[in-house]
Amino acid sequence: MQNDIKEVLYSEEQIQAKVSELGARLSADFEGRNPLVICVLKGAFIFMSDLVKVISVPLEIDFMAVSSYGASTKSSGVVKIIKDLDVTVEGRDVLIVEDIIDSGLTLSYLIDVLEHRGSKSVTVVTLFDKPARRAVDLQPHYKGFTLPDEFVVGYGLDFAEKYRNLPYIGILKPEVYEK
Ligand SMILES: O=P(O)(O)OC[C@H]1O[C@H](OP(=O)(O)OP(=O)(O)O)[C@H](O)[C@@H]1O
Ligand code: HPA
Ligand SMILES: [Mg+2]
Repeated sequence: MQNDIKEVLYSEEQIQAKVSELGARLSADFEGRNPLVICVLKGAFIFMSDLVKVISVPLEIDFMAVSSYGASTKSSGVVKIIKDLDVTVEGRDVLIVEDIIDSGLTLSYLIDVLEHRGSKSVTVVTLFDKPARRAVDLQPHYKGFTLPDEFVVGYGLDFAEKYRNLPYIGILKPEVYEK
């Protein structure tokens, strides 16, 4: 698996330090509220579990699974809900936890859905942001790292369902997906 990585961009330690920093900011900003924290599966599963441990306000969690990449390094442009939330978002302060914003299509679709369902507020935290590839105008409220225009894997992010279990984030060698 490691042999398929061209370059490690951020180590496990650097990621943990950033997650702690984001948790501290969110704890201060959500003081006195009881957010519904939504994990966007599958990619955000590791970030979500690390992040909620460093948020100190009472919160609830739920999961939504969406997919648009499949076994490709480019978005299909069609965002599919594979698993919906178990709870209603009506009147709730929602915090969407994403692993990466790339074209922005997944998130703009999700924000529309959650606003349409009557949430009180929708806030977005993403660990990684790849602004070079944006197809829609979208800025996260909180972000960890800005990435170059390369296909990355690890810390939850996959290519064709592989590499999610790498503890760091790295650039996938193009020959892996070009063959
Ligand atoms: O900004 P975008 O171009 O929409 O890309 C970002 C989305 O793509 C990935 O999900 P994917 O569809 O690969 O599903 P997965 O999380 O199950 O891997 C990633 O986890 C984000 O949710
Ligand atoms: N890597 C993995 N999944 C992704 C990426 C990426 O660079 N961009 C959008 N989904
Ligand atoms: Mg994926």
